[in-house]
Amino acid sequence: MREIRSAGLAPKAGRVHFRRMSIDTPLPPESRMHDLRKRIDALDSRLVALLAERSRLIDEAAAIKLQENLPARISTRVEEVALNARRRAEVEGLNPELAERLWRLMMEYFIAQEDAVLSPDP
Ligand SMILES: O=C(O)C(=O)C[C@]1(C(=O)O)C=C[C@H](O)C=C1
Repeated sequence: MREIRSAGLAPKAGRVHFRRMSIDTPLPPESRMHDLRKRIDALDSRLVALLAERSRLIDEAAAIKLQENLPARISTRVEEVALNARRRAEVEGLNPELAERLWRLMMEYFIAQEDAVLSPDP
């Protein structure tokens, strides 16, 4: 969607408000969004580092499962992890639906990562 609505003057303070602008619209240089985006980018980079750490734990899980003859997907555990994510989200003030969906998606990728070790293509 490339919707553009021109900036309008807010009635009260006479400040310019930009609403529903397209994502490729540059921010005004004085926008407080520049600083906020730096904080978002810094946080994203920590999230990626944590996910990379999780991925290394999954490599360890795959090695153990290979030795102990366990499958990549253990459905009861998948449900437990999804429920943990929901509950943590509720405590932390994150939408639990979002947490559950993200965790289920993430686990599908990690199950595939384990499967690549446990059932490699011939
Ligand atoms: O707990 C396991 O069995 C894992 O391998 C970890 C993990 C996960 O990503 O959290 C991955 C695969 C599923 O079987 C369940 C959970």
